[in-house]
Amino acid sequence: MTRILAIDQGTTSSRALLFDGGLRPIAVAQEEFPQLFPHPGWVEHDPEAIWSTTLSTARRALDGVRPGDVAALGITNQRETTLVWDRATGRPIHNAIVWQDRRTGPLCEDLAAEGWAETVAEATGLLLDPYFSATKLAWLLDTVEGARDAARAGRLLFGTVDSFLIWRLTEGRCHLTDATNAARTMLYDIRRGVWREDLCERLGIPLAMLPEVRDCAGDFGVTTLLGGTIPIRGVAGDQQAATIGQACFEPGMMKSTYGTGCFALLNTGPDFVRSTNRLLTTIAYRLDGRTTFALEGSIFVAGAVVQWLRDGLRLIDRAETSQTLAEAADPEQDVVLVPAFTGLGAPYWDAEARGAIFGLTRATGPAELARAALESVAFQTHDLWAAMRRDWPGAARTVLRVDGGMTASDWTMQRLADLLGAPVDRPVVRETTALGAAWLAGHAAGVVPGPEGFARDWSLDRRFEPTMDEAQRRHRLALWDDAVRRVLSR
Ligand SMILES: Nc1ncnc2c1ncn2[C@@H]1O[C@H](COP(=O)(O)OP(=O)(O)O)[C@@H](O)[C@H]1O
Ligand SMILES: O=P(O)(O)OC[C@H](O)CO
Repeated sequence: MTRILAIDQGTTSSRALLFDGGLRPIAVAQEEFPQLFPHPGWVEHDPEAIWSTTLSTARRALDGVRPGDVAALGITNQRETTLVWDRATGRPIHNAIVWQDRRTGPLCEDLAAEGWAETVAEATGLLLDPYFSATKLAWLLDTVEGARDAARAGRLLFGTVDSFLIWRLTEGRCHLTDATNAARTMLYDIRRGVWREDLCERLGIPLAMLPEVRDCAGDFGVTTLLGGTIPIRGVAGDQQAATIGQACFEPGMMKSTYGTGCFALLNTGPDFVRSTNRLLTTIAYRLDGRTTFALEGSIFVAGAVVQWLRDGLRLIDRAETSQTLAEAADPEQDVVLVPAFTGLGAPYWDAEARGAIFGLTRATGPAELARAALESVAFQTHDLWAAMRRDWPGAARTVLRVDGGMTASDWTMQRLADLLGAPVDRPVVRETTALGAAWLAGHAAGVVPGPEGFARDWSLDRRFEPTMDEAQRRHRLALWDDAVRRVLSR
């Protein structure tokens, strides 16, 4: 009986899913772990919490399974989050600095003033921003006592979460990462497939502390910590794994994942497309040495706006209720909410923007606020979609595939199709992140169909067709554009 284990180490929880040979999920375990906020704008994780929740969820998902049945393990992970550990002891020198952490803003400004933005964009496809690992790693080396010297002496190793987990799972035998995670460090030349020496030199990062970069499906060592000997055969950052899990293997295919935030990736095939609309260029996946690129747009607040309705405003007691309220909203009221709680992501990248609600009248109530909250997610996706179409004509024929917790809301998915003026497809298996990691591992182990077969097996739960008339669509998009213009800080 073939089984494939997927570890999905996310920002707020670690999950493990066991799949059968037909890539159907058969067991799942999940554990949350603490978010640490030592200063405003700083976000850290305890590496031991990342490790212990990963190990215990993996063991729980494997409960009752003979280790010999597990053909392969795939790892997918929160991206950019940065760890440095001691090569000899495996002990991290500091908490992990999480992707959301903004502490290296000043260093990014210095780099911009020195003219590095063009090199960063051209080589790494990214924007010069604290989001990515490079400046977080430099901060650790600058701040932790003795770290620079220890790094120079070859005693410290850097890794994103995948790399750290591989090191721990293989008990210090493998210091590896995959091309998609490397692509998020801001140190990796995504076209040439090499670490960028000039950026490392500027930031004082010894090349020897960086992991070796492999294809997403390949040999990442073996672990004996899960009850038997299990080969690690697949690795990808979580948004890239979702792109794979959605079988977006053809240029022009696009997926959008709606969790706390939202991340949209558009497959651009072998083309490195340089965005003129502040989207990121990244590696979608690298298989058999061939790189497939993507354009990526990130929205910071998607499902989080529903959490805010529930925990902040206490308008609802469960996320599901947001839809019931939205359906009851007065269609005559043009209430628009811009959820710029922590600034706005792509394509605006305005860290100083803050949220606002427009169009309130005496008649506005919880229903109109709930509708505005859900609709804000659709409006933001429209902005990413429009930017992608401007950047790359191949996006014109795209049908959007969606996944993540918020896609349970039919109302939101319908509004999304309406505002895009294009169909939105929701798959049967919505655990696409873990599915992508499982497919990569199974592919390397030769126990699952190749990309074409896997794409054929992808099955639709529901297609949302646009039904809003064009005048209404234009009216609503104009309201949103006006609202965004009014919250931007510059
Ligand atoms: N029925 C629903 N309607 C609207 N939002 C929902 C619904 N169910 C879940 N959500 C939102 O989806 C998010 C959880 O999705 P998930 O994919 O588990 O996210 P993450 O991996 O970021 O924790 C939460 O922010 C929640 O508010
Ligand atoms: O862990 P998630 O699902 O919040 O995803 C985080 C992203 O990978 C950050 O870039």
